[in-house]
Amino acid sequence: MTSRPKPIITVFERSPDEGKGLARDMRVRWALEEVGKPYEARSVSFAAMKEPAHRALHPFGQIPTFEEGDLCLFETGAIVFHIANRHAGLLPDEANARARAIAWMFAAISTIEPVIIDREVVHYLERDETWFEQRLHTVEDRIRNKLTDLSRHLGDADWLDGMFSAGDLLTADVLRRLNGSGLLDEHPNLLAFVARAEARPAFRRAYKAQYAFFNAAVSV
Ligand SMILES: N[C@@H](CCC(=O)N[C@@H](CSCc1ccc([N+](=O)[O-])cc1)C(=O)NCC(=O)O)C(=O)O
Repeated sequence: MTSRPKPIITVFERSPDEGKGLARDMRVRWALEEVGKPYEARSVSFAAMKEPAHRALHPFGQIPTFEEGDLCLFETGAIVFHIANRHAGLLPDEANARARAIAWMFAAISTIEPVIIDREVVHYLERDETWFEQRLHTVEDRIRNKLTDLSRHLGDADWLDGMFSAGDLLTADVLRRLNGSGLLDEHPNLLAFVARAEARPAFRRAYKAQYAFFNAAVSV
């Protein structure tokens, strides 16, 4: 039986996150490690991302992309779903539990991530505006609302809905972006959820791989 080719993901040539695993290739690396699927990473410079060759893979000129044989995907939610749908370990087999885990994938990237990205936009692009403080306060209140709802749902459970799933993976990866903001500290159970996720061997392997990739890039 011919083995399937290793997937190839595209990553920042030199990630601005200084190897902290905040760029979105991290969630794809993590998913591949959770299902035990070896992969290759190909670096793309900021300039090359916007060239036709890369836009043929990613219409918006971004990373990551995911190539496997004659399949090419962009959009990390879709990539993680593809991995979880093709390999055991990230979605339950039971139909209703599987559907609920997929719902949490959508919640992570459609309900929780946008308000967290808004905060980053305020911090990185609007800091010099006269209305910066007020806007930051408004955006952080919106994040607090989502975290309060998420914390109430999680309660004292380990994961969002029974077994660890791709829904937990994406939710934890989104919440990691709040590290250092103080916003997660208001919910000890969410802090523990992220720490539990980051303690997973698959996360550690993914983090180590992206960190090594960054270090190799800055060492040349
Ligand atoms: N919705 C898309 C979003 C993809 C995306 O935002 N890609 C970013 C990298 S991950 C976002 C990101 C970037 C940097 C940090 N950081 O901490 O430095 C964290 C996250 C990108 O290619 N940016 C370059 C560009 O748009 O020209 C998906 O989930 O795949």
